[in-house]
Amino acid sequence: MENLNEQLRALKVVPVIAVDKAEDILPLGEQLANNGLPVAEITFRSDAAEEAIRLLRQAQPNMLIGAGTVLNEAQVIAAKNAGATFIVSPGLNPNTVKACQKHGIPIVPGVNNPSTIEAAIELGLDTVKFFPAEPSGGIKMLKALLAPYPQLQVMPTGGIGAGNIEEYLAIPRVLACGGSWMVDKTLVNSGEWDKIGELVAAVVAQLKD
Ligand SMILES: O=C[C@H](O)COP(=O)(O)O
Ligand SMILES: CC(=O)C(=O)O
Repeated sequence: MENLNEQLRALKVVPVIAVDKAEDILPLGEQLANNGLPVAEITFRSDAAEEAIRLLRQAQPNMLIGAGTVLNEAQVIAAKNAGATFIVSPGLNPNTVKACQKHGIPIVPGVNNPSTIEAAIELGLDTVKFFPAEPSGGIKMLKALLAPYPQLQVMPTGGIGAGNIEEYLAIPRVLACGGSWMVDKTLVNSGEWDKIGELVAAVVAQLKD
């Protein structure tokens, strides 16, 4: 997990991707890699996720590839075998967390209240996703949630974009933010790869130290 956290901290933003056609991940992955953001969270919101992870791992062997919206052990196994190196889930499902621990793959589960944070800590986790970040109260809520748990590191996701990402990243225990704005599904489905490349380059330039 330390290694994953270091990579997330260096990358600062994790594109949350849903592809309906697995092969769409190839031009999309090229845009990410060529524009300075070698990371992808491919969500199991479509049946194409497993194959998309496999294709991207083959095409971009050095990219940090996570599987998102992972809801059960079968998806954990499928994601890991396809080449994902971390798992993300919208909520905290102890069965999914235990499956990740059994199969030796880090998980960043979603939490947005003290009870789920404590359940995550009890499961041995110190890195969670604050999801859905903006509808749950945004920066103010996140700061309040972090206060009692000094070991906690977070990846806020949900409602984050170019206008508010810097405010989140300014919080020391925010590793990176997840977001879909630079890999919007409508752009993916219409094959607007250059536009995606421009949005990726823009966020990389915005967050450059
Ligand atoms: O469900 C939400 C996505 O995972 C990321 O959120 P977003 O589309 O608001 O960036
Ligand atoms: C929201 C998110 O990142 C997930 O579905 O896993």
